[in-house]
Amino acid sequence: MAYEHILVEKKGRVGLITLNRPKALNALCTPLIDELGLALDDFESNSDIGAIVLTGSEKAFAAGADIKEMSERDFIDVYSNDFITDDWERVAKCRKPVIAAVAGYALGGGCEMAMMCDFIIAGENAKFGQPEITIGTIPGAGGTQRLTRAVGKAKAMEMCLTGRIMDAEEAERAGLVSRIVAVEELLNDALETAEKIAKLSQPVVMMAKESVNKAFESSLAEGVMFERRVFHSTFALEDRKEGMAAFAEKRQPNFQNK
Ligand SMILES: CC(C)=CC(=O)SCCNC(=O)CCNC(=O)[C@H](O)C(C)(C)COP(=O)(O)OP(=O)(O)OC[C@H]1O[C@@H](n2cnc3c(N)ncnc32)[C@H](O)[C@@H]1OP(=O)(O)O
Repeated sequence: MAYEHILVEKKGRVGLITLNRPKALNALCTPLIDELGLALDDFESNSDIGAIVLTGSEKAFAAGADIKEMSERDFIDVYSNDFITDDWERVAKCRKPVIAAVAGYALGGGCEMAMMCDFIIAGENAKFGQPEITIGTIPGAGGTQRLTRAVGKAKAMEMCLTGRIMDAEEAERAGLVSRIVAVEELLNDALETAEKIAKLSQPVVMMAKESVNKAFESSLAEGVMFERRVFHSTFALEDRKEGMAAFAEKRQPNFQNK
């Protein structure tokens, strides 16, 4: 499949998607979102792929939704067509792990897209923000919700009300990103991290992902019970038996994804 706005590659057991609209700082236009959905569909249906990395350029992960594309739209159009559509949420709905490798600007929809991933590894020059308020609108792809859950009300409110941009160090301190690495090491680091995940038991990885995500949608008691039942279900897998046997026999496990 030929893509115009993204680059799609397989790196071992990892699917790599690079946002590729350099002249527009990877602004997320509709065709790009469509292509991203198709690439994710492909990687999800490919059993050789165990994890996905989503990245941009050194200057920009993505500078937001495409403002020029949005500027002529009116209320009845965006409301009737439910812009921003579920297509934008495709990343969040991916059952395989998705790591965002973010260098440069991750603003507006770019920040929202990064937050839809399972975790963010940031380059030292990463900048996160929800500046929609400065162009007369508000975040529309989950920013007010995911940012608040990630960094708490005070920082999220300040960022959404003023458009203030957070640098990588502040983002790490606030819990928005898991780690900061040098920009030139960012992609390799993300790919190595993804490869590590891809080598594990894929059904167990999915269960772990579902269980962590449950924390955002349930009470503590419900979440703990969900986790326990999923934990119990790992005992139905050959991979669980193999993992524990390999530990006892002091060897590397050989997972079969079943
Ligand atoms: C998801 C929802 C509901 C909403 C949104 O995401 S709204 C968008 C939120 N994002 C922003 O408001 C950021 C907009 N961009 C900027 O403020 C600046 O571009 C910058 C601070 C990220 C970088 O500034 P810099 O001076 O280094 O670069 P520019 O000359 O401004 O940009 C280069 C090139 O890219 C085009 N560009 C940048 N961002 C967008 C965008 N979000 N949509 C469309 N186009 C964008 C910019 O116009 C310029 O292209 P031209 O020279 O051809 O105009």
